Amino acid sequence: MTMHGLFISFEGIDGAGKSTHIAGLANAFRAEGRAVTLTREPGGTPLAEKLRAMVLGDPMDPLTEALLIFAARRDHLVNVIAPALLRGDVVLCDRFTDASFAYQGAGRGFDLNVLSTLEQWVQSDEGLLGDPAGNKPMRPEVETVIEPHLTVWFDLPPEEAALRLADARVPDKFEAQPVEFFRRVAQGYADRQQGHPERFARIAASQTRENVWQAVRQVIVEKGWLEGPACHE
Ligand SMILES: Nc1ncnc2c1ncn2[C@@H]1O[C@H](COP(=O)(O)OP(=O)(O)O)[C@@H](O)[C@H]1O
Ligand SMILES: Cc1cn([C@H]2C[C@H](O)[C@@H](COP(=O)(O)OP(=O)(O)O)O2)c(=O)[nH]c1=O
Repeated sequence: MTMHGLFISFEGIDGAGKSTHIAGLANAFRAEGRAVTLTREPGGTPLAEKLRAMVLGDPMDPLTEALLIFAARRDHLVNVIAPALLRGDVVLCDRFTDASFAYQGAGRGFDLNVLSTLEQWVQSDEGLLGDPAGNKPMRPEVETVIEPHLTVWFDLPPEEAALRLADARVPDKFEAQPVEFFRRVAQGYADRQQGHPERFARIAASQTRENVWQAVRQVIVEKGWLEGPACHE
């Protein structure tokens, strides 16, 4: 049994414009007959959503925060992402592990080596590859670490993101951080892209919504994953 679905994550600092385009992309895939699982991190399962509320609402030390986020990620992988990939769905995930490296690592200064270890443990496919009836786990020859096939990174200067968010919503724990925090987070994403150039697609997110949408769609079309004419929603 292989995971023959498509796993795409969306990243960027708060206010970069991710959420604006994820639903449009889901519609574009559905219009071409693909089943889509639309999900987000932290969250995506009842347990992970509870952990999300704690992480975004309560002050805590960086290790506690990282452990809760990766615990939520494991639950999400086990219960939503891996089953969807096994079914052959397109999984569109609003943030994944790159956000942990950008926010906890670069933003909060948490140890990147510990994050790498958590990434290896939590995203191991061990225990995730069940048979179709969900019975005994079938072990592959070589254990692999599940990660997105593509990460669409909305790159926007922190000052512009702050202007966009000023009136848009009540800030959560991270959104309330000063612009210097988001400069570090943005650098964290840039570093992550350098480490994984084949997986990352950078989108210049300062453009108009329509141009950003065309750029996002173009990336997916170039991968050969979407064909149809451009249309939003
Ligand atoms: N290209 C754009 N230009 C100007 N404003 C935008 C653009 N894209 C999104 N916005 C607005 O910026 C705010 C943040 O967008 P959102 O998609 O919620 O960002 P994110 O999900 O990355 O935090 C929203 O008010 C949204 O309407
Ligand atoms: C996935 C993830 C998110 N986050 C943060 C980034 C965001 O500020 C917050 C929630 O992300 P997001 O869902 O993008 O928030 P919203 O829907 O309000 O735009 O969680 C981390 O700090 N680490 C992580 O690993």
